[in-house]
Amino acid sequence: MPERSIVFDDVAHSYGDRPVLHGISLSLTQRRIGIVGANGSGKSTLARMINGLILPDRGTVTVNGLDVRKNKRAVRRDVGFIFSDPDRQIIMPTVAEDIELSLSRTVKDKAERKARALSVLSDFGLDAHADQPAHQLSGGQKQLLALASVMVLGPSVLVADEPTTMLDLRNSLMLKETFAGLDEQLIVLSHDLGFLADYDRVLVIDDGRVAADDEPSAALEYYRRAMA
Ligand SMILES: Nc1ncnc2c1ncn2[C@@H]1O[C@H](COP(=O)(O)OP(=O)(O)OP(=O)(O)O)[C@@H](O)[C@H]1O
Repeated sequence: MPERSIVFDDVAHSYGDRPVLHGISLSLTQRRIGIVGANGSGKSTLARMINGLILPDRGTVTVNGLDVRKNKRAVRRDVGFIFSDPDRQIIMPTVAEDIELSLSRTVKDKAERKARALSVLSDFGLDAHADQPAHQLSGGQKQLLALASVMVLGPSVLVADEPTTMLDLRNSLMLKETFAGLDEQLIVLSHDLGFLADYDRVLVIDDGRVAADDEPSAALEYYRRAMA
């Protein structure tokens, strides 16, 4: 088995009696993978299966050798997830406290939590804002904070569901650069095709199936044509 692998084996899912994924099989081993598709095509459902937020009705999802259904806790630790709206993820009043909360389960010592929080804030260029109320950050800074509070836990995979939706061009470019500097495996859902242009692989989802699976320029060209 490759060092890094997310494997979908004949995965199907329905909401009530409405099928949204139809027997998807995929082996995701590349470092940076983009997922595109029309609204409602099933991308978020697929992405949420990688950390067990949604379990398949049929088939299995395996992350680095662990079946998500059987190892939910371990997989949650290994797969960080960020949403398009960082306000959903930011809970604590100050920026540093938000990161410290993330660490509360794994780091028992308060002083160490604080030190680790400051260190990760510095990695993401937010150290000057440590004691500021989190709600005073800009949209881009909030997205970086959400990312920092996930990355501080040391996941080996990061899944981001439309992370640039709330961001202007400048913040979106900043996030792109930040993602480019991460060593972890990245799975990014985006309607911003430029964001995925230099990824290793792009999947096009259409009506719950993988319609194209290629290097970015070919996959995105397929997608543009399909949408035209
Ligand atoms: N919790 C839910 N209950 C019922 N139906 C749902 C639920 N979540 C999603 N759906 C439906 O399942 C289909 C796939 O949704 P999903 O969110 O996976 O699509 P998506 O490709 O991520 O869409 P978007 O680009 O709009 O975010 C949609 O038709 C959606 O309405």
